[in-house]
Amino acid sequence: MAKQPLVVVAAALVDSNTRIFVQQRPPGKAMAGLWEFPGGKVEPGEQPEAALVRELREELAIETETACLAPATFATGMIEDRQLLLLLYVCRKWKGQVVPTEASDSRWLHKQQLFALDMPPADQPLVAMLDALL
Ligand SMILES: Nc1nc2c([nH]c(=O)n2[C@H]2C[C@H](O)[C@@H](COP(=O)(O)OP(=O)(O)OP(=O)(O)O)O2)c(=O)[nH]1
Repeated sequence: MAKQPLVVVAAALVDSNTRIFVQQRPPGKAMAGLWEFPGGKVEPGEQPEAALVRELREELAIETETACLAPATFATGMIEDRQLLLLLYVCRKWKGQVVPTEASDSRWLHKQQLFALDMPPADQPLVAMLDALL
């Protein structure tokens, strides 16, 4: 039987200067070295927004809430033999300083700068949509 799609949630954190946070996947993880939006896999039974609140806490040490996550766009792709459904939210409100805990590098970039980044294939349409949305 075909596997269920892998649902991944990610956030475009947007600061007061309309810069967007991106981070680099560390060695040892799939797609190491590529730049991504913070986020991760939705666990079984978990609501996507709750998963993203959890991932932002774990990866960036910030607190936000479901109401601060605006659904923005999505992308599909393949991760090995599994379909990927990547849900992107825009988040402009959170508590705390963004302190990456897992990434090997991180940057706050203007939306046009995202086009030059080496990102996973599924992220390319997300970047184009953010360019139009923000
Ligand atoms: N976080 C994130 N993942 C992305 C993006 N684009 C993209 O293709 N992915 C893929 C990479 C991974 O195969 C998957 C996310 O898995 P992950 O390994 O980051 O998730 P996780 O934090 O739950 O990690 P783990 O506990 O399984 O190690 O989605 C993106 O912009 N952000």
